Amino acid sequence: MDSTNKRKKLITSEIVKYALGQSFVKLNPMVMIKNPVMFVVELGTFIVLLLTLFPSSFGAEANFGFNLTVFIVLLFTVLFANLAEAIAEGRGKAQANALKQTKTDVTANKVQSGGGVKSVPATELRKGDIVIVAQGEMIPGDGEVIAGIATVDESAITGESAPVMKEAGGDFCSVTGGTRVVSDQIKVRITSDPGESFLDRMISLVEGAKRQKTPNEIALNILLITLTVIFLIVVVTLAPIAKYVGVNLEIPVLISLLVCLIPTTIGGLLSAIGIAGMDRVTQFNVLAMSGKAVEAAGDINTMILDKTGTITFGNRMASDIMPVGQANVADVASWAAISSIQDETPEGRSVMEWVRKNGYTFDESKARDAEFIEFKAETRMSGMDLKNGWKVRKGAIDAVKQWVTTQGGTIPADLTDKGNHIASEGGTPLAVAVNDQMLGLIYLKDTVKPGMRERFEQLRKMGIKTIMCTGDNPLTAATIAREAGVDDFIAESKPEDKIAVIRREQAEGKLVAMTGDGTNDAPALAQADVGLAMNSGTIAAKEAANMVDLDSDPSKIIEVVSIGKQLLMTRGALTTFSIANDVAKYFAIIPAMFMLAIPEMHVLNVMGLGSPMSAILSALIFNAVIIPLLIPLAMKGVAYKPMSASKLLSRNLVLYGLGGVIAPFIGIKIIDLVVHLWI
Ligand SMILES: Nc1ncnc2c1ncn2[C@@H]1O[C@H](COP(=O)(O)OP(=O)(O)OP(=O)(O)O)[C@@H](O)[C@H]1O
Ligand SMILES: [K+]
Ligand SMILES: [Mg+2]
Repeated sequence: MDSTNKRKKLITSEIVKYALGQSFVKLNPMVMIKNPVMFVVELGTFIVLLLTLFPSSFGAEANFGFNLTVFIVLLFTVLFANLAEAIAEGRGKAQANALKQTKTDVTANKVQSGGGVKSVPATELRKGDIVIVAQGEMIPGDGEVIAGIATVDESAITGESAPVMKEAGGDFCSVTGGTRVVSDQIKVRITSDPGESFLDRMISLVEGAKRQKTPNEIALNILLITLTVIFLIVVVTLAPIAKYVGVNLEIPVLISLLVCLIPTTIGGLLSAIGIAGMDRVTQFNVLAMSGKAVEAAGDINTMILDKTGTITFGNRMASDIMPVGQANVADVASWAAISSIQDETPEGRSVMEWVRKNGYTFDESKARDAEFIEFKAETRMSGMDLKNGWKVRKGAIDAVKQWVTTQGGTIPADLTDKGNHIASEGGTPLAVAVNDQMLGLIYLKDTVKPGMRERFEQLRKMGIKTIMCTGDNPLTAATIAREAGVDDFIAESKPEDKIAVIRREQAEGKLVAMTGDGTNDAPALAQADVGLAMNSGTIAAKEAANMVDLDSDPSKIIEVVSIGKQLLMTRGALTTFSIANDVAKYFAIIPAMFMLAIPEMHVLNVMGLGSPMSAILSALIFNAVIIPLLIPLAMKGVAYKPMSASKLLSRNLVLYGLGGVIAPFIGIKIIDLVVHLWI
């Protein structure tokens, strides 16, 4: 996939530079309070600082060196947590800056109500204004092409250098402000007011300006706060108990204990994990409107995919024309051509091409002043109503059959067999008819994209059911479904059927993902838990969806789901690791604290740490450095292999739970060996 090449280095020196500065900016308690676990650490840091500077004010005997060290380690704990978040934000900020540069001053050729054209700054354009954009000019705002056809360089937004075709009518009419017309000229109706454009939205998205905590994050945060409060109570009540048995616990020691016990690792990395997850989606050239959408992608049970263009390449090409009944090929070819003269769909264009290439002719004058019957997913036909009263249609066999029958025609006996033959090869048969006469069939060929079977196999391993929804006939659908390896398919489906499937699945408590690009996909995109719209698609589709794929590759939904799963797993793994870690630290610190007064506690010093002081400092240092050590993992996400949720859970519990218990024992021991030399 070409997007992998575009992926930039995870952490650059610029990002680190930005993040280092931000780590201090974020020390502001008003900012810190949003992260309650780290806020408690910051508060502790402040108290230890006071104790270091004014030891007498607390009436305690001071150990200046120890207190100062604790203060420094605590300060770094907070800074490291800030650093994690700032690094995760850094890439988005850099990308936002690059995007802002494309928002330079553009002038627009606005069509006046009188008909003339006037040059105005793009910032003055409002919804509904009409502009003309010629070759080499920048499109001044989001809009829809209402006249003309042009190729547009969208690289400023998509990073993709190959220009894309934009034309009036249909699913490829939407254009984005900040992109450039490279050939021809188009007339565009502006669809967004200043400040509300796609580019504006994109900037605020990658910048994370409107980032809100997702429901999952909020739930986890509540758990972390609860743990923090519990340990706060434990530590506060520990002092009098200790005093009772003759141990005098200093405040810096108690604060150290508290910080080691509360979930600082996950508390420090939590928001970085969320931001990095969204960023991974962005680097994949998919814009997620919210973190919630990315998380929902990780929990998807059912995926709805359409056939043409998602599972297959979608450039269905006429590859043969065959007559039925008494008709001959030349007849079918010429009427197929007449029905397609104005049909600008890939199918329609390919019919014209086939007829020309194979040397058949047709009487173009017949189509003069004819009324064009545009293809619609509802009718599944297209054609012409000629001036002489004749009607020509091409379309799905059952639709054309019905059309012919209602006009009193009969259906030639060989139609079904010939149609089935095409369908059983995975092709799409289009029937061609004039008035009450069924003439023949067009064989539209399409190919399943390579690697689909493997991808669906992966999805199955993740426990995701795939349903292919297609407007095509059941036999073609069955053939393609078998070839691609989807779990289920729905043939002859109209746009509203997609919504029905989504609702049915959701009623069973499942989360559903789907992709789409047309205006008629918009309701289904909005209904789905994850709706991925194509950037090439209509504005309605893009507004209804909660994700937009800038590369317009519908099969990318599969990767988006993987990224979502990875995000949820990373968060789960690091939470497990963090809490397991804290448990282990408990065994390092508690024996050390009591060892001085109660020599018998020595048997609990299983780690054989140098001295009580060095034990506490080592645990505290480990607690601090584990945060930056885990930043790369939080950013990259834990390695992910497709497997069932229960298998994953047990695997991760062993890996990160057990690892979380063992790591601090080793880490603290090593740090203690060094620290002990100093104390
Ligand atoms: N330009 C056209 N003119 C006439 N009939 C068409 C044209 N394009 C498609 N059809 C017929 O209409 C049917 C439905 O088309 P539609 O676009 O709704 O679904 P599809 O493209 O077959 O499937 P998918 O939903 O997977 O994209 C097609 O299977 C085909 O038989
Ligand atoms: K901790
Ligand atoms: Mg289609």
